[in-house]
Amino acid sequence: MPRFAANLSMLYPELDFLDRFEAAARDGFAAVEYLFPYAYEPRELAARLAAHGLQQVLFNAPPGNWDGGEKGLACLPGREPEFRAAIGSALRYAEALGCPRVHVMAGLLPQGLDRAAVQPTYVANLRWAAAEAARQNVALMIEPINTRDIPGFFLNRQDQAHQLLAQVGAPNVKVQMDLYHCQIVEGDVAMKIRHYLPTGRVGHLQIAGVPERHEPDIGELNYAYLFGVIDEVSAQCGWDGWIGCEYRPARGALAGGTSAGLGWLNRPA
Ligand SMILES: O=C(O)C(=O)[C@H](O)CO
Ligand SMILES: [Mg+2]
Repeated sequence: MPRFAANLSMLYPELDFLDRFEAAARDGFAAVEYLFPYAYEPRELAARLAAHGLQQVLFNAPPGNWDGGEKGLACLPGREPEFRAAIGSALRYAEALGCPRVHVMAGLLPQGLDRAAVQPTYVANLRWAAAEAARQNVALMIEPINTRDIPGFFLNRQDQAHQLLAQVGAPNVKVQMDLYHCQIVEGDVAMKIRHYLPTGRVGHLQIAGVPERHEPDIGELNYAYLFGVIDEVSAQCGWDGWIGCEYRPARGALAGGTSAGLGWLNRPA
């Protein structure tokens, strides 16, 4: 089986955020990820990780005005100073938490502008951020997100993400391949895993059932099969990343919390 990280922004909604670390460790997770650490002091989060023997494997850079609907700053012309400050803040947390990956959300296409118009801003911002991150050995993730969950998001497809990586030209910028989004936008998920993992340009995977974004064993994707594909391809190409469990528990909510819905994780292959 691949290595799984608990996404503490989505899993364990029945607990306060800081109590989710202990719950994840108790359920056998060795690693966690979550959206944003910024509401907490880095030392408070580092203490939770240490207390429960967990690694932090991913979090997101500040995305702009999240409550106001913003979903990242990277593609927004005129917001470069804010983007740079956001990366600075993310890298300070990454250092304090020993986290090797930061997800840099692309952002929504500004009114009246198309992809081609904002692409130079996106590429220039990522080049600058990649050089900053490289100094402390951090990799930056870019994630294609489906257009139903986030209409107007700049980055939607795996091929688009890999073309942008080529333009950015920095080895520490990689794709966060979320199989939930990939299935909704593109499908053919197993073949995409076979194609993209061996390129060395996928830095992180994430999973959820499709279409409701519940447990991986609810919905149209056969994750038991896909985990076999990931294991097989990883053995061939040496991919050794983590898979973030980024779903809203449904089974657990009905019967005993998130832990009760983790049968898919503990099932022998
Ligand atoms: O929504 C996702 O799939 C993510 O991974 C982002 O970090 C948050 O939108
Ligand atoms: Mg995701």
